[in-house]
Amino acid sequence: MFQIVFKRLAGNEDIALPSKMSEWAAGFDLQAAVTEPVILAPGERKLIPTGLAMAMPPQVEAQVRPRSGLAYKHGITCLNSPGTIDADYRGEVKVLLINLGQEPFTINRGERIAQMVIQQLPEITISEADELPDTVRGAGGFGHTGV
Ligand SMILES: O=c1ccn([C@H]2C[C@H](O)[C@@H](COP(=O)(O)OP(=O)(O)OP(=O)(O)O)O2)c(=O)[nH]1
Ligand SMILES: [Mg+2]
Repeated sequence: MFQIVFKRLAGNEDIALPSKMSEWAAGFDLQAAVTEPVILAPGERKLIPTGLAMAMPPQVEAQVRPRSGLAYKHGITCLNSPGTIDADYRGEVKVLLINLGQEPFTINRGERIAQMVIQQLPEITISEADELPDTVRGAGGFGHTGV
């Protein structure tokens, strides 16, 4: 069990903490903390504030992922998907949205714009070697096994 602590930044007392919309949902939905409606023109990208900062243990990362409903209905997605929130980041969590649809899209305050999925990170050490262990695949990739 990991504890994640959120801080509502000044002026965002009305913004909900990230929350699951169903019992076993993987993602905690994030609300837009825009002070006034923001319009994303087709092809346009904007950094949308969430009004939240967070602290989590070093063994986890938070991923900011698109909501499929917004993507399907309006072409709205996260440009850097999945966004990475580092455990040592204490700034405002922001969501980089892009409009890949054909119509302008308006983001209103409190709208659920993305979801946050928490992932446990394996402990890693980095090293270097002249030779890597052989595998059957070897260097084959990018369609090597067929389409
Ligand atoms: O969707 C995102 C992605 C990142 N961040 C914040 C938290 C993260 O810890 C920090 C840096 O993100 P990242 O490592 O992806 O960006 P970078 O371009 O490598 O910036 P930096 O040099 O600050 O690490 O920006 C967000 O708020 N939302
Ligand atoms: Mg980085």
